Amino acid sequence: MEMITGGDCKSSQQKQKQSEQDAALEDSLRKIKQIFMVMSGKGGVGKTSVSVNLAMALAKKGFKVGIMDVDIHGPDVPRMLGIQKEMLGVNANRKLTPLAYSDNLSAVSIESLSASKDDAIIWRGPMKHSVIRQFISDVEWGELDYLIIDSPPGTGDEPLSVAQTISGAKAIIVTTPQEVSLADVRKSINFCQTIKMEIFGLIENMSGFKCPHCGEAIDMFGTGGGEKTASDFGIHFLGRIPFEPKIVACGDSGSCYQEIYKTSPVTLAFEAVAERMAKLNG
Ligand SMILES: Nc1ncnc2c1ncn2[C@@H]1O[C@H](COP(=O)(O)OP(=O)(O)OP(=O)(O)O)[C@@H](O)[C@H]1O
Repeated sequence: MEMITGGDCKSSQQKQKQSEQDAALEDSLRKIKQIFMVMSGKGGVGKTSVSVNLAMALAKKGFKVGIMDVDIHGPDVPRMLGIQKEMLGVNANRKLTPLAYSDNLSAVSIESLSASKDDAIIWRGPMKHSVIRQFISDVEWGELDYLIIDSPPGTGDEPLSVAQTISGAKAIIVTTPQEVSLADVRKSINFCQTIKMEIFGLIENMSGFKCPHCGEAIDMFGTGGGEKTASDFGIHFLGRIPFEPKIVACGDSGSCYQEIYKTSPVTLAFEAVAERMAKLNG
């Protein structure tokens, strides 16, 4: 009898905790107007660069923006924002406070929780799911116009967890122009259709390169494939971001590209994508 009572008691405590967590999740989600998950079928196409620069461009337009880094194994968002030395805080309500890049741009990343930045993170699917949930429910995001979620490449645990946790999240797919990337885009589109996640649009990154010496335009990986794929699948084409070696240098040195190159073609291209997103959101 005692054992049964004890078991019942524990399970009711667990139920109570679960319902508190569900309520906290709902409360956080209610305050966020638009949630976009930036994804790609293939690694290294520039998802994190796009997430960070898009968030910055939206913040420059005056929107309140958060970036959630769910690339658990390779979290790069804090470094690309140049705030890699900051750590997440805890407020009086025992919620995590995001890293503040500016008054209207904040970020949360596993990187800002780990004691050693070089530790490899080895987590199984259910643990990742729990972290992604907590990154919404246990973080004091406050009122946001946009939450941009940077996910790892492919169609694994993380994008699935985002879809399961945040029913209104929409996908932004990043690709590079070459066919091998575009083939992976088609897999991402199928994934979104299978899990019933709305696809908001597609961005073609590393699209064309202007030689810094002679100014000649060179299509290293081709150009236009992203727009054609978007049109074939009936999804919005949000824009093209040129190839720019200084993005690499900024990422490597931990400085924010748009802060330094305020009027470069890449900065203008991100501003145009942000403008288009804002217009499409009405
Ligand atoms: N438009 C661009 N021009 C030049 N280099 C770029 C551009 N976009 C991204 N890069 C560089 O490409 C590399 C990969 O970018 P990034 O880390 O953003 O990609 P990712 O898709 O998030 O990678 P991962 O698959 O590891 O998650 C980085 O060195 C980054 O600086």
